[in-house]
Amino acid sequence: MEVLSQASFTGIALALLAYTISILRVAFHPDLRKIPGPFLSRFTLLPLKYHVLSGQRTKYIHGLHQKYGPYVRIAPSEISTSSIEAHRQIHRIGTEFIKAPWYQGQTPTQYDDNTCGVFGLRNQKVAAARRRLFQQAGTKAAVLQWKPVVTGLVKLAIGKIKRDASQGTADVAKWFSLLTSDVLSSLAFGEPFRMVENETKTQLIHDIEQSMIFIGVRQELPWLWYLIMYLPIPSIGRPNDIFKRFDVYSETAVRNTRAAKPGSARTLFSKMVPEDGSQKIPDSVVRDESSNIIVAGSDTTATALTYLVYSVLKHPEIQQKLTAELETCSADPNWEELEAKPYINNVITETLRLYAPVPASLPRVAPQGTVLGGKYAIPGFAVVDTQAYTFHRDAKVFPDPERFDPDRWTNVTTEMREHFQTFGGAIRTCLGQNVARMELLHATSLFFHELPNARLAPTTTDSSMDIIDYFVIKPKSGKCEITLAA
Ligand code: HEM
Repeated sequence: MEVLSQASFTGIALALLAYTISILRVAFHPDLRKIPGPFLSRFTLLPLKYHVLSGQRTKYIHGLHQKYGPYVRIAPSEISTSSIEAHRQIHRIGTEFIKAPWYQGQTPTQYDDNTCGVFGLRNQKVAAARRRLFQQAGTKAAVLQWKPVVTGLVKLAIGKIKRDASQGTADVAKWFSLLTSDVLSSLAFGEPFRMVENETKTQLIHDIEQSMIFIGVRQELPWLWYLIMYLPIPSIGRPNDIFKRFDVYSETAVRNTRAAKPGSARTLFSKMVPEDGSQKIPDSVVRDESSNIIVAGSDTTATALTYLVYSVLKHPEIQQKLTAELETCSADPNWEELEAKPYINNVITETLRLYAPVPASLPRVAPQGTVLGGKYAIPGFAVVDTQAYTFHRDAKVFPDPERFDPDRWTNVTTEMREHFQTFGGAIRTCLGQNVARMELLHATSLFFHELPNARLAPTTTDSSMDIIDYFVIKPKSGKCEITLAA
């Protein structure tokens, strides 16, 4: 017995020693130790994790850049950079940096290498092939086919906002969330879920929201994930039940994509499930893409619209200028007409700068032998982050960066264009930009056309609208209430 306990003690001591050595080897890695940052972050990712869990990761890292400069060690083997040269190197077409393993954990259903939706794909060749199938559905010409769907839903949502506001207050965050989920379900599943019409979220949206919480837990607190996964906790529900429901919903995407008439807009996945039957992508992947796309495209666009309305209503002179420009539009303006109006476009771009819906680090693994920005050698296991939040607040490029100033986009410089990182880096840039742009233009123009006398409700303050970020940002209060001036 005594021999056994002595052996166990020795085993534990050796394991602890090996663990300590591995931590110290990374902490004092000859390349990583040269990168400035908080002393504690050399040994542990706890400070970073604390800020991730409290929805403050982006602001925390921004603060570190202000203190330590353009290269900061934010965790033992994770570096953030705000250098535009380094950004170019990481995200350029042909880069050897690949998405970090974190991405595969982000996909709600499948997370095996190469079997998940495009967002989680790490293999650059597989991702490029999948992106080509999406890109054809995401071109401006292709997206224009959905204009009747988008404008129909926009009219319905703005009508309901007007009704609520005239009776007291309207929560635009709620309505924009229902609107963008309806748009995305039409594009992904081939049919709207009628959330604006029924004024409530469907089970699918509840499931997606809950799955995002599960995903966060799986990434950040794996032990809690196992508890949720294997212990029946009635108030939380079982992830597997949700994931099984995803399979049923996404069957609809595949079915409607196949069933649509030849030549019609069908769904975003038309190129994955071609009419001639030469399908290269298995149904299981199309199913995964369809639920992923709702996550990627709805909250992001809803957040942008919410902060746009908030920012404009906060500045009466901007509201006046925007309303005056919209008065010069035809009764039912199309995309071309709206794109030709400078001020509405400047307002949208400025919102996407100051309130980038995805302001966060886009983690990439560095290839062996990397010298970042010609300055720091980076070992092949290290993760390198770049965050739009910090690029968008570079005072040399955007003077007085915290000020909402649409006019700064009247004369766009190359530097401004390069620092504007709302839709991510070149090689894995957002595939839904045209869809987002169409929604933003139509919803903004109709909102300010129909509600020129809209005002922020007293409940909507700088504090209630302060951002929290869990990859996509949201107002701290979850709401943005408006009312109408007498
Ligand atoms: C204002 C709205 C939007 C913003 C700010 C936004 C932002 C982004 C960003 C920053 C990325 C890059 C992520 C990374 O590299 O880690 C991304 C990727 C992506 N977005 Fe968007 N997005 C928006 C709307 C949409 C919409 C409407 C769709 C779908 C119709 C969509 C589909 C995607 C997809 C599929 C990817 C993955 C691309 C890849 O990994 O190769 N997004 N988006």
